[in-house]
Amino acid sequence: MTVRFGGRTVLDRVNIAVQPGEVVTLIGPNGAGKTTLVRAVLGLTAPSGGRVLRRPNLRVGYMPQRLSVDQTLPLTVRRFLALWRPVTADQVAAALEEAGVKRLADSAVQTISGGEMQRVLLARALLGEPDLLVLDEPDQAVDVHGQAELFNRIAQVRQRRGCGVLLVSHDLHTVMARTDRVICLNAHVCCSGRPEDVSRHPEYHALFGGHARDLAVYVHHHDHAHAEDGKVVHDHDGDCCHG
Ligand SMILES: Nc1ncnc2c1ncn2[C@@H]1O[C@H](COP(=O)(O)OP(=O)(O)OP(=O)(O)O)[C@@H](O)[C@H]1O
Repeated sequence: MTVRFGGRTVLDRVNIAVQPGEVVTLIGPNGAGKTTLVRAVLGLTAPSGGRVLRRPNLRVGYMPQRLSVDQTLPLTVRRFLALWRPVTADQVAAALEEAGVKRLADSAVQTISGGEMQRVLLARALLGEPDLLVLDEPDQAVDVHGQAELFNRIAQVRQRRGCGVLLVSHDLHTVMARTDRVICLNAHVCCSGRPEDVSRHPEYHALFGGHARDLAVYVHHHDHAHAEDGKVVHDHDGDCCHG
């Protein structure tokens, strides 16, 4: 799939797949096209070239980076979760329990923390009984302990439901530990593979700075670079990382 905005190629012939029961994580620097790819998977952005193939009747649960809530509306978490689809009290309770925040059911959404809101948004995604769970930076508002807990939850959800999980993350350490497959995006797929196949590489460190420390990356020879407009330039002989 290719996505262009104006004359600029933001995604360049990206080809990825997520299988049932598989956790796939997209990593890449700011502006690499991660959210654009997620939006295309969700059907919110139309590809300029190529297409997104979904299994017939695929149910997709989406947990956005954030969701703004009217601060003036008195709204409990329980009522918030019933805004999008008809749900029973038991379904809401079960989804909150699965997301690890059952205790928040009667809290006002305006008063819960950013990390707690992420969990509520996870519960919201689970209420749709997803075959594919798409999580855009689920660890964004969460501290280190919370991140580990959140990724445990995601692993449990995957195991219990057998759904595929596609997530965007900047937390490379957690990603490497909790993901079946990592896809490193920089307009094109420049890195992909199982985390355990990954070994250290300077190009990877250059891409992610200090965060890449202690991460393993394997290397292939990369025959192109990218111009400002995202176009591939074929005279580059630098290495690229696959992981
Ligand atoms: N609707 C749009 N119109 C024009 N340009 C866009 C649009 N959406 C995204 N872009 C541009 O496409 C590029 C990729 O954006 P995207 O949000 O997909 O990156 P990202 O990898 O998710 O970044 P981040 O890590 O900062 O969230 C950016 O340069 C962005 O400005």
